[in-house]
Amino acid sequence: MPLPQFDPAQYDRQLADKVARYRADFAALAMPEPEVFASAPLGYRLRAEFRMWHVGDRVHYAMFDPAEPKRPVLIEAFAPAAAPIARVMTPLRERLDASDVLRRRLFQVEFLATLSGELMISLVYHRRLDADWETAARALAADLGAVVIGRSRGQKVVLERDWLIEAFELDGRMLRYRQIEGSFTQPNGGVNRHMLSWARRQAAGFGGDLLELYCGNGNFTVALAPLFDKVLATEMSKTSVGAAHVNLEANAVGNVAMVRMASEEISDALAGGRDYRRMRGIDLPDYRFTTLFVDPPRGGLDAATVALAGRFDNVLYISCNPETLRRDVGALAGSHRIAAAAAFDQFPYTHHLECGMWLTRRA
Ligand SMILES: C[S@@+](CC[C@H](N)C(=O)[O-])C[C@H]1O[C@@H](n2cnc3c(N)ncnc32)[C@H](O)[C@@H]1O
Repeated sequence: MPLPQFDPAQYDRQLADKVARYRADFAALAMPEPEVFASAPLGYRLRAEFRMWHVGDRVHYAMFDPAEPKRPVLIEAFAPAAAPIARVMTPLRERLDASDVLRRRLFQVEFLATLSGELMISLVYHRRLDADWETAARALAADLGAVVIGRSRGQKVVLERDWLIEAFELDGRMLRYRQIEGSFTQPNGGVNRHMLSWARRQAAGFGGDLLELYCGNGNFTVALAPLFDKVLATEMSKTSVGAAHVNLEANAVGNVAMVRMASEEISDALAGGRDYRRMRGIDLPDYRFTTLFVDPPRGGLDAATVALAGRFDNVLYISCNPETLRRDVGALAGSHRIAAAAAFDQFPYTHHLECGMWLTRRA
């Protein structure tokens, strides 16, 4: 797959092609017409990472075409990058060119930005970082107005903090999220807002209690919790669970219990399997679950979680991989039909499409 071309003139046609493929892939499962949510055609990516390519005393941002993995494609700017990233790409490179201590054995640069305008720059090295690096990095952070992190093998240097605060309005509420370096965050902030809003619209009439798996830093949890009596939210990553606790409190959400568990484990616990120490304090019989919300990684749901989903009246499924979505929805087709579908263009100019589905129990 060659490097994507970011040509806004092609955007509408490319999205229409992806949606046509989505319709065709799910025709056999009687998918209703999907609602389509386009991305901003440029400046949409809140995350970007580049290899750094050294030529003499200068360093360049580099990308690699998988067809020619040894030949760097040197770039000056990156059109998909959100404004806080675009703003610093050139000044950062100039600062690196001017500073041997910041440039030496620099291997990679990772940017994380927010819709609220914050920016984190992680500089990844093939050498140990010392006090001189720290002094130079502090000056860099102050000059660029960014949070700077230094990493090398077995070392992480945090100068000020290793998180950002995302904040945006959703359906009349101002939501705030701590986003921690290295943990999952949605890459396309504008499209993420569409996903949250769509999920809220589907869930508006469900009532009862919600079980959420793969909740990450609480992105959907915070948005959906006010629509339910109680929420049990689970996630495997310790860092994300830590962020989710902060985010529930920051948004004054008081009806969510969080458990750090893999989906396979929570599915086993709910099927009456073994006793999990991390579930102590959770009174499972007290929940009246009407709804399961899942947002799994590309591999989709494991077999135990598909079996669990079969017991819910409503399943809201956000997927970054239509293939595994089709497999899982197909496995549930005997008990559930697709009541609503959505296409969210998180990844413009690629063949990837994020999908949303509401599955409801057949009468
Ligand atoms: C696509 S992300 C979605 C996160 C979150 N819903 C959001 O919108 O930011 C998938 C999440 O699943 C978590 N995860 C991956 N495998 C898991 C598993 N087997 N059990 C539970 N969580 C898992 C990852 O740590 C990640 O946070």
